[in-house]
Amino acid sequence: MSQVLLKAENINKYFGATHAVADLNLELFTGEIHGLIGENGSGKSTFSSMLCGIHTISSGTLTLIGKEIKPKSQVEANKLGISIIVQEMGTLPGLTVAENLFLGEEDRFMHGIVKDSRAMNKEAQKLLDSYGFNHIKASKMIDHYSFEERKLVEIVKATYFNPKILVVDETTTALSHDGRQELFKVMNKTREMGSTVIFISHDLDEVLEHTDRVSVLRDGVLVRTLNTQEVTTDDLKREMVGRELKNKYYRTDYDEEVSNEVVLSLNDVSVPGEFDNINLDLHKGEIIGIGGLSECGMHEIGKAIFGASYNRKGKVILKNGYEVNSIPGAIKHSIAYASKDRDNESIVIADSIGDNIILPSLDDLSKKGFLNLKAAASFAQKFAVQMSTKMTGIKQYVSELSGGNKQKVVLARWIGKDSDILILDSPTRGIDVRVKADIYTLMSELKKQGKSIIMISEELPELLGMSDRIFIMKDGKFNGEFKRSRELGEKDLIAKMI
Ligand SMILES: Nc1ncnc2c1ncn2[C@@H]1O[C@H](COP(=O)(O)OP(=O)(O)OP(=O)(O)O)[C@@H](O)[C@H]1O
Repeated sequence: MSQVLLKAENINKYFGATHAVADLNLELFTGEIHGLIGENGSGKSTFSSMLCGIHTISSGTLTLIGKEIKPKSQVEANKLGISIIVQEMGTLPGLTVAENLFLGEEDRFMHGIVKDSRAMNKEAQKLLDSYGFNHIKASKMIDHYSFEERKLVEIVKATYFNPKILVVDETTTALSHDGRQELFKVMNKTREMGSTVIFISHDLDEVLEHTDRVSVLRDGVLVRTLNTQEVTTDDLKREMVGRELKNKYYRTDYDEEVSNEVVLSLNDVSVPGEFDNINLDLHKGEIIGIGGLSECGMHEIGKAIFGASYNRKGKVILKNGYEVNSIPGAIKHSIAYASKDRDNESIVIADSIGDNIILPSLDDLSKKGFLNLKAAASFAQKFAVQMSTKMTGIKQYVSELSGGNKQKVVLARWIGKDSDILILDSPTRGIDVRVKADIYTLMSELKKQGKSIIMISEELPELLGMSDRIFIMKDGKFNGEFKRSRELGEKDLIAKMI
């Protein structure tokens, strides 16, 4: 018989005038995986951040196993048995993997004022190995590892002490197919131990598959809690949005010919240690999808094309013969790039929405070296609104936006720039169902206008649904190429990944 593990009563959170969570009441049971869903900016992260000591509560009461709690920091929340795997990067650069794992726990390894790093590394490695993450070395600097590997470290950090409540905030989209399976194993184990998992995801199929109950937030208000077994994804969408969603999702055309005109070529492009000798022609109006398992090298390809890899070999050539070797050169020649590591590589967090959107278009918005402020503001406003960014205004800082809304700012910037070639790494990561449909429609429109897109994605349905051609990478090489077809399925792609 399940018992109430956590009771949230009349919880409110204000950020200035923004009422991010409004009078929320919720009971979480022992041994359940509880889905938390809602559109971008509906308050999911804010609520879970209050549980985990990242934000304080404006008003209301949280009771954990009959005792009121008021965690004021993540370390304090951890001590109460509550942990979180955050949406963006949850590890600290400049520290080793072991130091990240035991942040706030250093006392365990101190002999007087001397830290026993060897003991710390040994214990950290033991933990990593027990999760099957042997390829991650405890003594190495965390900076050495990719976004996904750092997420795996976070999984260990958030669960090794068997928390009573584990929050998984939009983590699956940071992981590839194999990483996700590892995460689900950890979530199931947590449930089996009688703890509770709060699972936040925009992938409604995944929510249905892995949760026992689902709570739906709309504008900070908890509108329903449902038994997962009794609902469909359409029910969930309706609850989230408040009406029936009729937009089509992916492309429905299958037999259209793509132009022969090559707009960008990769000639024997390599980045040592990442991928080798990649050759690829991107055509006018073509959407190429690139997929693969973790560490297959696909994320580095995007960077390499955009001139952002340090030691790239080979050539990236545009149809006019221009060789792309630097980021300014790429932008000048109408190439756009959205990185998977959004906060570190795609946006300037400590700047406004407006400034972020106009950044690559400064030249176009300036006359004789002076920025036309009025034109810049209306430009930013236009594209922020086009992407349905939930904001108080374009002067709001990006750091105050929800994860999905940050992603909308990244896309707004490049849509505004009107680039001819778009390299989009995980473009719908953290984006809600409604805007996801809008992004796919936008990609189809860009294609019709003759723009070309390389979409790097962990999402197999997205690759299948949107690409004219799909390349699957394995161990730094293309291992399979597929032409768009109704018959093509996820199994075909997975077979080339493993
Ligand atoms: N530090 C902050 N300062 C000001 N406003 C904030 C801050 N953090 C969040 N907000 C606002 O609170 C609201 C809820 O945001 P929250 O991040 O909880 O949404 P979410 O449901 O997790 O969205 P997503 O699916 O995009 O991650 C949004 O309007 C957001 O802009």
